[in-house]
Amino acid sequence: MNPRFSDALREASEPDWSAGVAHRFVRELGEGSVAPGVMASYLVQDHRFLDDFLGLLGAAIASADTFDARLRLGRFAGTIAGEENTYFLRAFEALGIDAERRIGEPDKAATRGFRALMREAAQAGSYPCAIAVLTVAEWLYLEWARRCPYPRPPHFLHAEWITLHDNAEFGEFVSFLRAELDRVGPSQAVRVGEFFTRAVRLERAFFDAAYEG
Ligand SMILES: Cc1ncc(CO)c(N)n1
Repeated sequence: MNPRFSDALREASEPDWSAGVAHRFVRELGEGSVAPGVMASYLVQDHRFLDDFLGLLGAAIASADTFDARLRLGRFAGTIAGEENTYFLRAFEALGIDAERRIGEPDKAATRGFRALMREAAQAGSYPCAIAVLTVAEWLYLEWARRCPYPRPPHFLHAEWITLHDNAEFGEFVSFLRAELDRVGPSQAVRVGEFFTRAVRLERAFFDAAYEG
């Protein structure tokens, strides 16, 4: 039997995929031992990521070929703009990060790269390309979060960042994204594969960047 299109893309993205899923950052997150400065840097940068990620979700909603896809993507956008954004605001408060730092700190290279990739995928107006990047971002996060040990670390900063990416609803959304990628990806296989591979490389670089500077 042929492997699923999404599995073939994941295979082709090695060794970056496995390096991302097993990264020092997520290992320390599971142990609750991420240094506050590292967590702060990661979250300031990831809040920027969220901005273009929502834009990409919007582009996927606009270019989707079914009503069902629009409903699922729309509900997920609501979770990101609601619950997940609220986590960021509480985290910034807990870490003593004021608006000046949140806004003033420059984008790191990996953040710039990821934001540019998401804008490129959004502007392509191609549902398969948008789905490729969304699938990497959510599937890779589900994979590392599922590997985090129990019990969850005591601090909400660590525990909730894991739980946001390891819960039944999120798992179902990733299953939907993969099924969409399998369904619409092969029609633009080369272009979709390039977006997928670039996104995986950037996920790894994004974790690396939390330890830089
Ligand atoms: C860099 C990055 N990739 C994926 C996710 C999951 O949405 C995230 N929050 N940040």
